[in-house]
Amino acid sequence: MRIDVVTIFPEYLAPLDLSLVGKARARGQLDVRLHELREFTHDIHRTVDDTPYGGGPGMVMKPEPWSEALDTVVASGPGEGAVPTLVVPTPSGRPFTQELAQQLAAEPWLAFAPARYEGIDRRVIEDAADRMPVVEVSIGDYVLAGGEVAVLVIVEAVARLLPGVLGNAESHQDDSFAPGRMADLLEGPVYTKPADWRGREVPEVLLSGHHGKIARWRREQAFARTLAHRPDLVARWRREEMDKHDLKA
Ligand SMILES: NC(=S)c1ccno1
Repeated sequence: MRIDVVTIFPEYLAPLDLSLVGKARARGQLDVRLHELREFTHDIHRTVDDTPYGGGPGMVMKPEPWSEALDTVVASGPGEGAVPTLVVPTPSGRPFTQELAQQLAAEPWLAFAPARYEGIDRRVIEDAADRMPVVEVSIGDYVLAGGEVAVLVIVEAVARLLPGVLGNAESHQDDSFAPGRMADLLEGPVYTKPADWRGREVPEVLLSGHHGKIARWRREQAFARTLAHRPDLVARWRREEMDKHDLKA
């Protein structure tokens, strides 16, 4: 997978050199390219923002530098009409979920447009959507100073799903929200040695070696945790089960 990020703060993306993503880059599984937005300005002050039409607080990111930057990204691609999926982190985007992470992990090329200030001139997104898929994504119902942190979150969540990035021992199949048997379930508690720590013992079933009982215990724990922390997911699952069996509420 190739990942391009256009940003006024490339240093914010330094963590992409570390840990799981850093190792994937070193192994050639990820090709991450950063582009400094100010390189696409042409005034002495390297201006990337201006006051909003219609008034209001803050500044809006100008369309020209963004369009030049995105044009450069696309032009540097493999050609033959290949374009990236443009991911725009924004509080007004669709929720970023494990399912969306799986969808993005299936793409060969992602480009990220993290905004600063009050956001990017809307025409940049509209112009991009004429040439490539655009996904506006929110990592949560809160506002950050800029989208770079969201890029780190999304890239890590996507990168760990790429084949070969996680070792077998770190399989993502039992992650919270992972498609299949963990869909809509939160992960339950985990334990490691010592079996007795500060008088707190590991649940006996985990020491039993009985895989069937262990799997059932883990699902019960996941369900209990989901019920406690995300009753909305349990309600959705119940509705889907009832619809499946055409049961009336
Ligand atoms: N919640 C998200 S994705 C965001 C981006 C910028 N500020 O908040």
